[in-house]
Amino acid sequence: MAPKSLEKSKIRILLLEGVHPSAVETLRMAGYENVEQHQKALAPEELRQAISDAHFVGIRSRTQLSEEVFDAARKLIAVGCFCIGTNQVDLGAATRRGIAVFNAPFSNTRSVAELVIAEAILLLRGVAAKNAAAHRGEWQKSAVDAYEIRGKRLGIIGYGNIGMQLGVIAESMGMQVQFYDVISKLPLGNARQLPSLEQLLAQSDIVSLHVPETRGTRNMIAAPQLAQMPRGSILINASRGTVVDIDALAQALRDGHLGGAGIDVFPVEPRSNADEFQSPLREFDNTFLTPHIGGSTVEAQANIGMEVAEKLVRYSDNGTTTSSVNFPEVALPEHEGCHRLLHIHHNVPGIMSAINQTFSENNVNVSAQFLQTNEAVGYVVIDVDAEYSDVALEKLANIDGTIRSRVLF
Ligand SMILES: NC(=O)C1=CN([C@@H]2O[C@H](COP(=O)(O)OP(=O)(O)OC[C@H]3O[C@@H](n4cnc5c(N)ncnc54)[C@H](O)[C@@H]3O)[C@@H](O)[C@H]2O)C=CC1
Ligand SMILES: O=C(O)CCC(=O)C(=O)O
Repeated sequence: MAPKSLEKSKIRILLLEGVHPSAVETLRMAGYENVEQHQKALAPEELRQAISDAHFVGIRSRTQLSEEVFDAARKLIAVGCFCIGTNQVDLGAATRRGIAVFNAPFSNTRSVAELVIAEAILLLRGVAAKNAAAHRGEWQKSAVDAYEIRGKRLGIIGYGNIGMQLGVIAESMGMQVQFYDVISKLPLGNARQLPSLEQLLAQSDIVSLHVPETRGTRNMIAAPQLAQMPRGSILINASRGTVVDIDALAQALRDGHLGGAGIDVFPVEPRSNADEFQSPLREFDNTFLTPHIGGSTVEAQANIGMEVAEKLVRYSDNGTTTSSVNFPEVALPEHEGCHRLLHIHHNVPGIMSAINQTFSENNVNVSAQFLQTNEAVGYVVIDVDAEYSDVALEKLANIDGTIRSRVLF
């Protein structure tokens, strides 16, 4: 027998890593009450257990959703990343299982940009080191190597949503902004795009990283790149820990080649606040080491909670996939008065004709059809009269190439 539309009370939602209460509120307002919350990331075995009967899961940057975890998540319909980065999710594994993944591409960008500006000012003034010394009882009143940010060159690597905002704020404070990006970008204000990473590194007083974690960004700042930066310059990384070779950075600080660093993300981060933070950078006074809090402000978290929960609700209620990171995007109207069939399939030739043939052979009256595809999957949504939905769903589920199908009442 084909599966039926799930009652909301039976839809189980698992929220991890202290997702903001605004998410729970948004879900409750939409009728989703069955929400289990955890304040931290779960250990692998606990995660597999907890996710095994969840229909939706909400995570932040710490929870790794690997192929093995998806294997355990038999009922999972969608993942909400309550953050920007989705590198912690095996997107291929999710797509192969017909699991849609959503994120919040904008809500915490301002928070990251503000942290970077604050660190740039304080590091150029030598405040990190002077503050650490004062805590030990040392009084380091001196203007040596203490600079204003006005007129200094800020080099932004990755001129996306965060990089652009950072550039605008920095320019309003009198900095000269330049950036390096793998694609050509429209510079805002007086910012300049430089043609190579080497040039950006060699010509910046402060370098700030705002790239995603990809194969191309892994260790993009290692010993050779650090050597290209001017003596006394500053490195800030609030992107992903894998982007900077942390041992090479420690060496550049030890040698006095860099004047300081602001590091918010690390190759290995503690799973919870109860675990010890270990890093070769702990010995350096002239660094800000922050516990991956670039996006952790009350404003950002409250907005992210609402934004991602709304995306999950829309997908669950009517199949809309707008701004999914792995699914074809379809913005769907309401489907009052009819049943809505959702069919996710491998994007191979012949499937749409098989679907249409099934409908005509079974005299199913279709009132609306929406189709969108990406390289991997096709997503077709078909509104039919209620009387046809059982038989149509069963037939759809049996079409070769089907990944999954469900019905919404
Ligand atoms: N520390 C924290 O709490 C937070 C960290 N992040 C991290 O910041 C990253 C950037 O965020 P957004 O600006 O919103 O992303 P975005 O996608 O808007 O911008 C990323 C930019 O990097 C560029 N890029 C990609 N690969 C590159 C390469 N190899 N070299 C140079 N440029 C490259 C892209 O073309 C794009 O312009 C996220 O992927 C996330 O990992 C985001 C939010 C909070
Ligand atoms: O706040 C978080 O947990 C992660 C923030 C982040 O790194 C992101 O949005 O990509």
